[in-house]
Amino acid sequence: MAKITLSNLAHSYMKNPKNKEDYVLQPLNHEWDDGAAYALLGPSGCGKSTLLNIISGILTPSEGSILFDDKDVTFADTTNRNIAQVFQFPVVYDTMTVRENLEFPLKNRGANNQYIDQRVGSIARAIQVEDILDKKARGLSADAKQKISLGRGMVREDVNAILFDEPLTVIDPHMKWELRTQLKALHKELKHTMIFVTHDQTEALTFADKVVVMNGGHVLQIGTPEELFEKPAHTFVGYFIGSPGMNVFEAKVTGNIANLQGYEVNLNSTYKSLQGKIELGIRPEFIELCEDGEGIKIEISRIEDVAHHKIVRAKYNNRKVNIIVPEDVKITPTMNSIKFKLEGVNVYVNDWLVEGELL
Ligand SMILES: Nc1ncnc2c1ncn2[C@@H]1O[C@H](COP(=O)(O)OP(=O)(O)OP(=O)(O)O)[C@@H](O)[C@H]1O
Repeated sequence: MAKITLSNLAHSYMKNPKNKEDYVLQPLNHEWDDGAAYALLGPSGCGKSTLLNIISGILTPSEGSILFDDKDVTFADTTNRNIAQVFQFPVVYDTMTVRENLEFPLKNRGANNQYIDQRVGSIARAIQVEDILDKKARGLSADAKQKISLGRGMVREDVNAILFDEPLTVIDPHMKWELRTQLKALHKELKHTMIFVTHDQTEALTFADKVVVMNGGHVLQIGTPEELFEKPAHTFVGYFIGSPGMNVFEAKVTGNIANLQGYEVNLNSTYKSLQGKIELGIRPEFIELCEDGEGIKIEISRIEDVAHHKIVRAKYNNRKVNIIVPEDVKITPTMNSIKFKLEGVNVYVNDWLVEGELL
């Protein structure tokens, strides 16, 4: 297991990058804790796989360096970095049995038979392949083969890190939940440094201690699922995480008062003169539907009934607004206004969160 440090790291696939736009990874400086589980989350093309491949050694960064426990490994290959990897599609030996596939990484490192039996047994239990241990991998479903790839990735205890690149893509939806839970349990037990690439927020939020949210080659925030929910550092984070994501309203902020086209909202904090594009970010969970005249008037377009609440889709000032209403609240035709719960109102300047002074 290792602490991973990214120092002034940046990457361009061009030979002679000239400007910022030529880079798919913008300069990064981060230290990732030894033994923590991270998820790299972001939309397609934001640079997740590029970053993962730089950490694994498949790719050499155009700029900066990468350190494992303070040792510079920027130019070391994957084997010398001593990491395990699980890819999007299964990597298994078809002619070997499931057991032989799981034993392979341990035998390669010269582990003794007793340890191999014990370790393969516990991994087989975790990924639920005990009943097919003596079957050849050939002929197994893609789903089963991917479970074996996951098992092979996790069977060695002495790796510096385990890297997962969208490993649950081919897994059946029901099994996905099961495997995510198992991965989390294995992480708790073994405390490997794990990095898991995904574009699925549920996957990221259930698996990771910390989620690294990326967009357009930038790391916008590294935080616990709670931090990303309560204090999104950037409007994109607020919008990308949550279902539906955070609402954003243009506003003017003076002291502890926000003005939304004539409607005043008292804030929990006070802000010194803010310059630039000023917006309030409010998650749908922190907006209340209220009677006409009690708040900001909206136009309701649709009401959706989901598991334990309703989602009200509406418009305010030609912008979409989503509101989450508890299932026991009856929505009447006169409820056409909204109010904000103060603890859920964040202030953004040019898309970045600004903290005021608490009142
Ligand atoms: N070998 C390559 N040569 C040139 N450009 C590349 C190469 N690989 C990726 N890119 C570009 O780099 C950017 C980041 O790609 P990357 O695969 O890292 O993103 P990602 O977030 O992992 O996306 P996805 O979820 O679709 O895999 C994209 O614009 C992509 O087109």
